[in-house]
Amino acid sequence: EENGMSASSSMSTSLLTKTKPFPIRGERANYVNTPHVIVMVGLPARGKTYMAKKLTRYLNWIGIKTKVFNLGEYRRRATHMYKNHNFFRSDNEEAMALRERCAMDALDDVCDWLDNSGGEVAVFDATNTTMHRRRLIYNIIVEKMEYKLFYVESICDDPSIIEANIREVKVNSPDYRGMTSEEALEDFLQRIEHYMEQYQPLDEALEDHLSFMKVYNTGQKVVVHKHEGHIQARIVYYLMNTHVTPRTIYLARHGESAYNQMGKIGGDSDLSERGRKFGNALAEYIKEQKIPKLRVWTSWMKRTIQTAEGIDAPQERWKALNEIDAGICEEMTYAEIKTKFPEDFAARDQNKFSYRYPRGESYEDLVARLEPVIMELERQGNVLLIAHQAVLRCLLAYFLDKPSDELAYIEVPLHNVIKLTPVAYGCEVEYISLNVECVNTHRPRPEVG
Ligand SMILES: O=c1[nH]cnc2c1c(-c1ccc(Cl)cc1)cn2-c1ccccc1
Ligand SMILES: O=P(O)(O)OC[C@H]1O[C@](O)(CO)[C@@H](O)[C@@H]1O
Repeated sequence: EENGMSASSSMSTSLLTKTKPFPIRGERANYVNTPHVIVMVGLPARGKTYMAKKLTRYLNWIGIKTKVFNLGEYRRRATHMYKNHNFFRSDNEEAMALRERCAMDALDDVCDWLDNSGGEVAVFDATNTTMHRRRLIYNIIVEKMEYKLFYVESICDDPSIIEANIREVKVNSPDYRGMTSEEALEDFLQRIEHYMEQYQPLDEALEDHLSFMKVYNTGQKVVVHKHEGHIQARIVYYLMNTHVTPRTIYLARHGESAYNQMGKIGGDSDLSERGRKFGNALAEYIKEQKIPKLRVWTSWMKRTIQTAEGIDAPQERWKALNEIDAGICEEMTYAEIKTKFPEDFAARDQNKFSYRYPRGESYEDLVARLEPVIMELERQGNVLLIAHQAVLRCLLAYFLDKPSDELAYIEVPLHNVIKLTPVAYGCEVEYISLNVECVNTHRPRPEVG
């Protein structure tokens, strides 16, 4: 989106004059996590925004406050002068100056967010395809601000993947309002040509001082250079496990259980008669869907295994998919908990995400327990996952990018199939009721007293 690097790098004043109050240069206070900046590199239509958004969704879900700064959005806010690809010619001096100012504004906002908004990881989503621009970023982010810097380059020369990307996420961009898809595709390919003239891929020899990873053709091959620390290692691992092959994820709770009917939480009870009926209806529904190479995952609890028994597909049991452990409140009704442990009952409603049952778990604990399940799901194809109310709330929060203060109240009704289809930068979601009677186990957020 830029390369607007004219000879005189006119840095915005706030960065030049910005002084760190303390600690003195060369030593960052080690009482807080050092902020990280992830900087994307790559020609247009190489999946940079896809990676930036998906990585940000994952890091926020595991509890690391992360935000994307997309340079295209800064440029669109700064000007409506975009008429066609000539805007991106490197000899278009007016446009180059504007693009450079946008890049400095974005980097200014990155530093402000990390220093003053509790941000932990910023993802700078732009082409950053020249060594000159990457050196400027290094001078600001590492030398001036003493943050950790990690470059992620996406390299892709498969024309079919490039065209799919443009058709899926570029032709409807605000830049192409009023153009047909074919005109937009043609213009975008010209735009890429202008970038190619200046493109300098990350170079292990000339940029040996940088930490970076190079991803080839949507992750077929990955080269990692000097990545350092825990966050960069998680990022490398996550991006190596993700793929763009189309597939469907089906989520469902177990059928209604005896304890559901009694209003009791936890335990390991059998399905009720209606719960068994749902299991049969689910087997029927899955058969009708004719899902290629389907795999079925359940927890270790009887009610999920019994729900899956009629489904003709390979099955895996995951202890990590067991329902939230209610500790001393296991096998009680909410009324009993309110009577016997009134302080705990009140405390839970104050902050349902972080509240941990005595000798039990919180939703925050559950997210940590479910991270390996998400990582394996990212590697898989078509999966039907049969689990529990709290567990599915956590998984849905990941796929639908829900914040932690909403997570513990997401509706996950019994006797429904939730169909997730990854598209472009997110997930389509469909709730399908199989029309089998059941109790409602959802306790809504209490009115603020
Ligand atoms: O490497 C690409 N080249 C062109 N396009 C791409 C990619 C990737 C991608 C890149 C790295 C990884 Cl680890 C996974 C996917 C995703 N996409 C994409 C395709 C369609 C729509 C939106 C994004
Ligand atoms: O967090 P909430 O709303 O209590 O829901 C989680 C509860 O839902 C159930 O799966 C069914 O009631 C319980 O086993 C579990 O404790």
